[in-house]
Amino acid sequence: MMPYCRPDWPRVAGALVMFALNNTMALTIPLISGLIVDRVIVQGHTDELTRLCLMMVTFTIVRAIGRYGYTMWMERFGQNSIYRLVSDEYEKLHKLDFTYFNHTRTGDIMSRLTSDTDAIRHAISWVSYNVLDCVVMFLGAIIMMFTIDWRLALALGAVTPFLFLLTRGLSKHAHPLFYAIRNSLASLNSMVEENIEGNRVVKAFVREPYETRKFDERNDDYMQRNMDLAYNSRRYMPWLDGLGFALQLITFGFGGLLVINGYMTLGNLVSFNSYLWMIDGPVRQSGWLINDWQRFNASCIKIRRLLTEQSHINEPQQSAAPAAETAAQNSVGTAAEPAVVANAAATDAAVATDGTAVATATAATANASTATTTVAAATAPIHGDIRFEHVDFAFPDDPDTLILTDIDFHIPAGAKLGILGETGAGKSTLVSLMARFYDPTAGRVLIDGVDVRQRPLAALRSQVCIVAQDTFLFSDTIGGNIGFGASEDEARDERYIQRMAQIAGADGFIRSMPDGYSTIVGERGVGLSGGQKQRLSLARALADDPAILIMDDTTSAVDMETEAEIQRHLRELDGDKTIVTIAHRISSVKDADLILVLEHGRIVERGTHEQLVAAHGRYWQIYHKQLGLAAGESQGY
Ligand SMILES: Nc1ncnc2c1ncn2[C@@H]1O[C@H](COP(=O)(O)OP(=O)(O)OP(=O)(O)O)[C@@H](O)[C@H]1O
Repeated sequence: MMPYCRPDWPRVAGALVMFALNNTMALTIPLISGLIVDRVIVQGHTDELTRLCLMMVTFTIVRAIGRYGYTMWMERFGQNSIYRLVSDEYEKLHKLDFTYFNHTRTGDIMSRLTSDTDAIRHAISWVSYNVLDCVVMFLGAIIMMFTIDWRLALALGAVTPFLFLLTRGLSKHAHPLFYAIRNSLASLNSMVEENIEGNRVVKAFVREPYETRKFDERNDDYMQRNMDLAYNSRRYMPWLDGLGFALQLITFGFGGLLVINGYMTLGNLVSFNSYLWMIDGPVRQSGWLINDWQRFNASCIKIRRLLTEQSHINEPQQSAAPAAETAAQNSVGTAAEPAVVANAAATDAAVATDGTAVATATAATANASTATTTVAAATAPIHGDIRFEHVDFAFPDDPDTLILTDIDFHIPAGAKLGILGETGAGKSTLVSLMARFYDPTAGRVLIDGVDVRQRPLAALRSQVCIVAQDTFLFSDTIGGNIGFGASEDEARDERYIQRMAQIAGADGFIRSMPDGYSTIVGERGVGLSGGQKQRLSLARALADDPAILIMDDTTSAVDMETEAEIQRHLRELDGDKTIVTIAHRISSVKDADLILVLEHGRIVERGTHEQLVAAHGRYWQIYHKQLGLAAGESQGY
């Protein structure tokens, strides 16, 4: 937490000053009460009453100002620190790869961003100043009590070991309980999240009672975990409360005896009793504060895990060129210095050193220039030439199962690639390697001759756009959704957005909507048909103007006529764009310059439509089947 808190240290320092002011006043006020009893009431110096009362009022006002000051500053400190923490968490989420999201429940992530961060905010502000308050008041009051009467203070001290044992026991048992509560809440959140998202499936299968039962189980578990914590508190809290009562009993019993026997004044007993109240608060509060502190620890563990999570997909090592340049500079430096060295050492040795240094400098400069060339190539705009070199791929969580085996093909910039294959053949996985959502297990994926692993991720992904099968639309206007990936100027240009919608065959249905391009589409594009959502996703990808456009079954829910129209528009669009089409329909890929037929992660056939039909292989079989269906063979013709 330190890096998140550091910028607010000056505020915390100010709060500490206010805190010191508050506590000094708090510890002084009981002494004035004692003086009023002894001087005014017992000894009859009534003239001192006004002065002492005024002092008390002033001290109380100063104390209130101090308390208000440090409370506000510490709350602000907590809010600021959490703001920085949540921003970092959110940024981290965007850096994590698909593998993380494949394994982590959305509810769990939501808990980390909401309840966990709130537990931390509560702990670093409210809990921290209350803990400090408890410790200072407790110790301060003990010191004051010893100053007033060491015998009575010593008698109270006998209770302290019990206090220590109780707080330690409470803390030890509370930690795992808070961790369990936190996990149970994450599981509950995930379930709610899944049910909201999958509510159509639940309704369609009439699984409401089953889902309610499942929810009740998790809700029950959450309640049980909280009850465990309550039981734990119930085990310790009465004893802590009892200790508070025991302290009072000792004060009035033993303290009263000391006053009666003249070892202590009545005023001192009154002051002593005020200090007792001061230690009574911390004793009673310690249990709750320990609970809060353990909640803070459990939340920190969870958030720390998120922030230290490693992505499998990382930015390329930029160090090659700078390192080589630095090496060159260092070596050049060494080469220039031998003249100085020569003054101090033998001339021969200096000449030898000079020669070696110049040679090293030359080699390092050459390395630097090669590295600079590679970096320049990696950051150059993408034209769209794609080459797969003997690529194997297995998902990181199942490294023994190859999903793609020996994928090897080349498609020049501006050409069209079609990928055909049965469900689960690995088509989507293959294209996800182009945008580096995963890295190959073996082999290389080259774009314009540069390994995708050497390209900055943002530069690569802004030029390689996948229209995924899962057509996700943001809750925004249709225009906003289409302009999502476009530059700011283009996103604001209505004509540009409309043109993209026209190419994607979406303009017609958008215009028929009551608000046209300003129509708000809900989460996941509720209110639109599957085909409409697909066309909006395509328009969004087109607006991004990528060099490589990948359409993963993008027109599967679109009728054949509209699909043919979209294809015609795409052909007219831009001859420079490399277009990769994944489809089950032959009609979607038959115009491609290269068609790959995939089976069980391997390319089993490749060629143009004509070549593949002539080959009478797997493609031909599919073609025949689909042609038959289209021609009405299935109806017996
Ligand atoms: N995250 C994952 N972890 C492990 N295996 C996965 C993962 N995602 C997909 N797979 C497996 O990889 C294989 C290829 O999946 P992929 O989605 O690439 O197939 P596809 O050819 O695109 O199928 P479809 O035509 O149905 O979209 C499948 O067997 C699938 O079960």
